[in-house]
Amino acid sequence: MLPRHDEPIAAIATAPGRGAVGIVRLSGRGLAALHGPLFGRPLRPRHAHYGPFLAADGSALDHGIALWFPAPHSYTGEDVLELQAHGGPVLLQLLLQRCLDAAAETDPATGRPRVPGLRLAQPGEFTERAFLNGKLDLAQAEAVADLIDASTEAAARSAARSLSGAFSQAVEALRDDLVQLRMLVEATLDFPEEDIDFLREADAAGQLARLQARLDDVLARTRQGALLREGMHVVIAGQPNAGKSSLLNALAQAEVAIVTPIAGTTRDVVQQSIQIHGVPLHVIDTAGLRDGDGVDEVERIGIARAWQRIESADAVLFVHDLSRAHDPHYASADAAIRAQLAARLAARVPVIDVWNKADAVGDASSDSEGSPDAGGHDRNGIRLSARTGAGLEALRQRLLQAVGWTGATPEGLFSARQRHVQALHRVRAHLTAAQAQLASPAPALELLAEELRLAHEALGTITGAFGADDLLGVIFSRFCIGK
Ligand SMILES: Nc1nc2c(c(=O)[nH]1)N(C=O)[C@@H](CNc1ccc(C(=O)N[C@@H](CCC(=O)O)C(=O)O)cc1)CN2
Ligand SMILES: Nc1nc2c(ncn2[C@@H]2O[C@H](COP(=O)(O)OP(=O)(O)OP(=O)(O)O)[C@@H](O)[C@H]2O)c(=O)[nH]1
Ligand SMILES: [K+]
Ligand SMILES: [Mg+2]
Repeated sequence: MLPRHDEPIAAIATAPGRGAVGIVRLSGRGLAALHGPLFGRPLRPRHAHYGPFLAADGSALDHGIALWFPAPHSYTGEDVLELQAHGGPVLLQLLLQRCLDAAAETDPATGRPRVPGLRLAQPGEFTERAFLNGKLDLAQAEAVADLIDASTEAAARSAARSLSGAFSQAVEALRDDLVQLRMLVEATLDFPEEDIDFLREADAAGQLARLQARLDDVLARTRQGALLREGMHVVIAGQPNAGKSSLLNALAQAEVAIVTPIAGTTRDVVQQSIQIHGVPLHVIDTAGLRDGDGVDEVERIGIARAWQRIESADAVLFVHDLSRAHDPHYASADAAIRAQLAARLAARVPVIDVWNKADAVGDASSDSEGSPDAGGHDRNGIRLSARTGAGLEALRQRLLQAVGWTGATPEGLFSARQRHVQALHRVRAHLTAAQAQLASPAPALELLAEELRLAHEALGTITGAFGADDLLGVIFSRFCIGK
């Protein structure tokens, strides 16, 4: 059964384990009834009170600071009561239990429990209430979790910006423009004497084009925000002994994968998460791609796994051994892999050619000399040495560029999720359909209006203006308890 939103809740709000200070937090209606039993006195709203936290027999469980935020001026919008105690796990459990007991005690004045129904909170339930009571929108509530989970400074800074509403404001500005346009089109529908000329005069097409351009800008920044949070998957692929594992180790600055001169060393997929200038990347080393004799069953399975990873990559590093690149057999095997990559990868997935072992071919450093591929891939290729590290920084920059990282300062950024990127893509598709209607010689105004309505609805799922309860369940269940 779904938890009820009208029941008062309680949880330890601080991280599990020992700490200097630990907090028990309660939210709900009528929590003032606990002041007497827990503190022996009423609390003033929004003031820090130092004193004993009382057990049932009147002894002190601890001395700490109590805070009282009466509704609606609190984090959740309900009454919020906080006990800031010493941060011992046993003590905090005792205090939590004491709150539950005090709530269940019969109030002599009313003959009813002091706070009926007080129970332990589910994960994310405090923040869910903040959302339900309009203190935060859905994108801000998600930013709370992202701020807590942030693993890099850039991720934390951008989540804090989303929490303060930077992302929501960008979405709302789009929504305002969209509402303007919808009003125009709906007016045309409602008043039959207004017709398509009316829309032309109001430059509906121009408005739509400008909206589309602003949407693309928000989409690009949202994609970056999602990237910051989730990291992208970069798969290293290529023939055996090209130096794939050496490249993983060089990027990770650790001996993560086994490197030997034996072709077919790597069989299982090896994954390592790294950061490039604060951007998280998941780099995946795979078995060398080859077929024919000498490939045993283990290696064959490794190669099958390599292709699986390649097919779900956000970007591929196609590694070549420069010292063998002029060998026709080697070049034709590379060409076969290139054809396979083209067939198996979506067009938007970048393939970056990495010409490795530059140290082994002397200083034939002009690109035409050193990068023998004539297929037009050289310009975007990177020449480097996994052994010496030369060229590695250029690869890092190239990777950031490939994932759409414009190097914007965290000030211009907000955090976001794939869910938001997908919603904006749906908005975009509906706007494109609307544009097609408007551009046609005989536009169907009902269809135009419907596409704009659907765009509006898709936009609304980001901040939670439109949305289903099951979406809320998915989002809030991933929070920690007490948040
Ligand atoms: N002790 C403590 N620290 C905490 C929290 C908390 O719940 N308790 N927070 C929990 O995540 C964060 C702070 N978030 C908060 C957000 C709003 C309000 C609040 O009282 N809002 C009122 C009044 C606003 C005002 O005075 O400007 C409101 O919105 O009406 C409190 C904390 C981080 N630090
Ligand atoms: N000179 C030179 N040798 C390198 C470089 N990178 C890798 N090697 C050597 O090339 C050989 C193969 O390197 P690995 O990293 O194991 O190659 P791999 O592509 O992972 O090979 P498999 O896992 O077998 O497919 C090893 O002997 C490495 O020391 C480089 O930049 N310069
Ligand atoms: K090897
Ligand atoms: Mg390897």
